[in-house]
Amino acid sequence: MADHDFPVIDLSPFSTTPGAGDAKKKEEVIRRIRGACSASGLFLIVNHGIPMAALSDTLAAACEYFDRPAEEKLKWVPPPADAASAIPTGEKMERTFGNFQRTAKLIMTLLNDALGLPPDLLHQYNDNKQCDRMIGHHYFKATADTKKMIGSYPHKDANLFTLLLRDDVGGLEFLRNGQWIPVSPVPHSLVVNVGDFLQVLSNNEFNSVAHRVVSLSEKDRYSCAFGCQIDRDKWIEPLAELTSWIKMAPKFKGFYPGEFLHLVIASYKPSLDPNDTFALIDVVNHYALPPWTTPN
Ligand SMILES: O=C(O)CCC(=O)C(=O)O
Ligand SMILES: [Fe+2]
Repeated sequence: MADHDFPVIDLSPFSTTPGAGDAKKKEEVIRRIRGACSASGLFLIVNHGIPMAALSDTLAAACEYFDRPAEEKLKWVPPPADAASAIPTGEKMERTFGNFQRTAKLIMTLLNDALGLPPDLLHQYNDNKQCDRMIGHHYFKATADTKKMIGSYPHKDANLFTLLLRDDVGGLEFLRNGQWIPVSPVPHSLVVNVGDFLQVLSNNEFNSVAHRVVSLSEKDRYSCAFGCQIDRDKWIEPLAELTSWIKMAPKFKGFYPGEFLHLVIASYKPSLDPNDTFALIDVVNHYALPPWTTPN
């Protein structure tokens, strides 16, 4: 498959079908994931194990939910009923959650191996699957005014990584060398983007990617995001397996996720201007250590 400005990685070598992928193909996938996570922090996956029908069901459920009148939505979610993001409940959402969780488990294994960590270390570190959560269904209304940003303001995700399902409208962009690069839609794909906590655990080997959603067309846009999260009481710091002194000095001091999220909320500066990178929240920098120092 041709690469765009970001890799589109075929996970079929890891399919559970017997004989799906030989060791060489698996190694190649891991090599590409490592490259993507250390360069932009974002890649797309196809043949990720979620059936196509389930992907379209999920987007249809988003459409169905956002189409409802406000009074009906309030039966499903807390106010405000006109929010651009929501986490509706129900059978379809539970199926979606289960599907995302299975794929997230595979991604975690691949990220572990891409970092060269001992087998299963990330799973052992983050074994509480109850922390995983739907970030939500997003609905960005159509607008012909492309100067007006109606999607998500520039941000990074405060988690390990995000799995994102989008429709074919486009509008997602990520920041590379000061430039916003569009992540054009690829049928049946999911976006995987590295979050802040993985950047810290990986001691900057992997990059938490800044992204935003801008309005590009006159078509309504739907997406659905799942966050691989960490226990609130888990101490986050560069993994000792990567920082034992022979290897590399820690580049961040440690913190609890709750404290980090508090800072994210405190520094939140919503902006409607798509070019307004000042609104970008970069809390990770707050924990960065100057080169060659050790944490207290
Ligand atoms: O809808 C999108 O494309 C992006 C959503 C997003 O960035 C998020 O949920 O964190
Ligand atoms: Fe995001």
